[in-house]
Amino acid sequence: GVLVVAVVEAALPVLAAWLTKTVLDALAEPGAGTSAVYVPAVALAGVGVAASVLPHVAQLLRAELGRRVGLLAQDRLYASVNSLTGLGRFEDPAALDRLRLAQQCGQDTPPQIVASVVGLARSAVTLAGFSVSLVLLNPWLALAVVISAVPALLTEIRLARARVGTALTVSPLERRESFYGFLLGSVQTAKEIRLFGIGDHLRGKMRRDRSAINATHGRLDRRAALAQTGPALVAAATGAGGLVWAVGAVAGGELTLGDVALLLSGVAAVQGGLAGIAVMVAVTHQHLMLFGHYLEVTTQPPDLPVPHDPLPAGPLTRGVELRDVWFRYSPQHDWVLRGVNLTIPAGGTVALVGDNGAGKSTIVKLLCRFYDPVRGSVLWDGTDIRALSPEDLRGRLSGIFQDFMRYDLPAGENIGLGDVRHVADTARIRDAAARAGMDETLAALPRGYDTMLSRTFTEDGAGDDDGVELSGGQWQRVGLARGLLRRDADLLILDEPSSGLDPEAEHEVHRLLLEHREGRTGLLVSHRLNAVRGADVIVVLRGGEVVEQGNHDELMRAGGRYATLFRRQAEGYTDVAAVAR
Ligand SMILES: Nc1ncnc2c1ncn2[C@@H]1O[C@H](COP(=O)(O)OP(=O)(O)OP(=O)(O)O)[C@@H](O)[C@H]1O
Repeated sequence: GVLVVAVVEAALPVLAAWLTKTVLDALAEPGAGTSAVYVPAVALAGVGVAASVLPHVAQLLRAELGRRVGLLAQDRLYASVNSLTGLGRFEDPAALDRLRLAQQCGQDTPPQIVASVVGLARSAVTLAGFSVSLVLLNPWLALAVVISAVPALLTEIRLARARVGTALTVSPLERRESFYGFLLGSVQTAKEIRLFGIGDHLRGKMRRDRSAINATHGRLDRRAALAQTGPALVAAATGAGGLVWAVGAVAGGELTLGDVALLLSGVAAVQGGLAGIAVMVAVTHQHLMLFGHYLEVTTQPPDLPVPHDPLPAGPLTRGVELRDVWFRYSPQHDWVLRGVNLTIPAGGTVALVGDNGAGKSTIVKLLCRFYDPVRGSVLWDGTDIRALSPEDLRGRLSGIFQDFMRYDLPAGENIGLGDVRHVADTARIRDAAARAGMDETLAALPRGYDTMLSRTFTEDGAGDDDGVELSGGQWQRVGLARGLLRRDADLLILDEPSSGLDPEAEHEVHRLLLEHREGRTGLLVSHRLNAVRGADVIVVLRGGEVVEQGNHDELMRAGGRYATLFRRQAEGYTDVAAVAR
């Protein structure tokens, strides 16, 4: 539809110019009858009506096309982002810049390419019509007009390349600028920004980035203005030459007045058409180059190798093992894990303890296969998890991460996301919430489990503003409930599940977790050694190496790192008790 309307629209000016010439020549012809004037004049009026209606139809169709293509492009882009198995690409600045460009291109580029192609078709039709008219009036003039447009075409193509270069240069700056925008405008950051008074500091950084972006665009605009002046002068000189010739030709009786009208509109239209084609070819070229980034993201190879025919991850019967695992986040980083060996036996509970930065959360990430070990392997019942389907593997895991998500969604959905098959199963969700000690609190919210856990969004823009913000510990319980929803998980991973809880709640949660863990396999990461003393095996990690493992009594008897840390924590409580006495 867009293309058909564009072609018809493009033919109208040619038709109008010929009809104008016919009317003018009929008026200048002494013996011409009234019908010779009125028929083309009425046709001309019809063309005028069509010319005033068609742009609106074209606009309507183009907008609809833009919306549909935008939706499709965005959907494909995020389907491709979701298909990434690991986390590596989300930590790679170049990949994030490419994603940002792809987001922009996915929205803007397809409609713009369609618009350019349609514009090219329109210009081609207009140009063909007027070129024929010019050739009939003066073939040399027609040739001169065409040749005079070549410099403009070449300039525009050169500028298109420069524009793509500029887009690539400013993209990282724009990404950082949006980050500052997020910092300055979000509730999560508002407290610190006000307490430390760093708003203006961040605003200054944002301003610096925007100024650098503006300067880059400004340089390109100046270069474009300079480069475009020469070709414009050549085109103007050619047009002026044509006009001088036409005036002489009328005086010499070679051309009629109608011919001159046709010639003037013809030269302007051919020059405008050729310049338009030059710009559109260049713009299309530019958008296609940028669209390359969109295609690069949507057709990117998997970030972690997945076999063509992955093995199914069966129920855990023997256990999970890390065998001589070496890992670093990139070749530029230090080793985070150095030859780690540890086993989580099926049905048992293993606790990971150790200093900050010892590598505990990294082990959790490797177990979920967010990264692959650089050396060694992670085995699920003896099978390397690289041979398993990642979705299958993750379907058998559940738990809570140290940096668990707080979704701006209703309470029920916040928990339901733990097992999206049961996202609407209220009874199941309430059961998980109860096990995390949160059912009563959530049920008592203004809309119960339908209450938005957000002061930033309302549910589907419904306009209600009774959303609530939970306390840190309450959020942690919601996260825990999410992890407990997947009842049939073979391995429950709890990375600092109780760090934000009050002592009583912590005790209660650990009791609940022990209950839930019965007969299940669990990995518990915690700095609270009192909370892990009941684990079957406690693994002490230091500097990426396992330095001790055994149960609480064994480790205390051994008098090593664990015993030292445990006594230090216990002393803290004993001193307080002594003071109280
Ligand atoms: N995404 C990452 N990219 C680069 N380095 C990372 C990344 N994540 C963690 N590290 C580094 O790996 C090391 C181990 O981090 P990890 O989060 O596994 O420690 P942890 O034992 O869980 O610490 P904590 O007790 O503080 O939670 C740290 O030195 C950290 O800086």
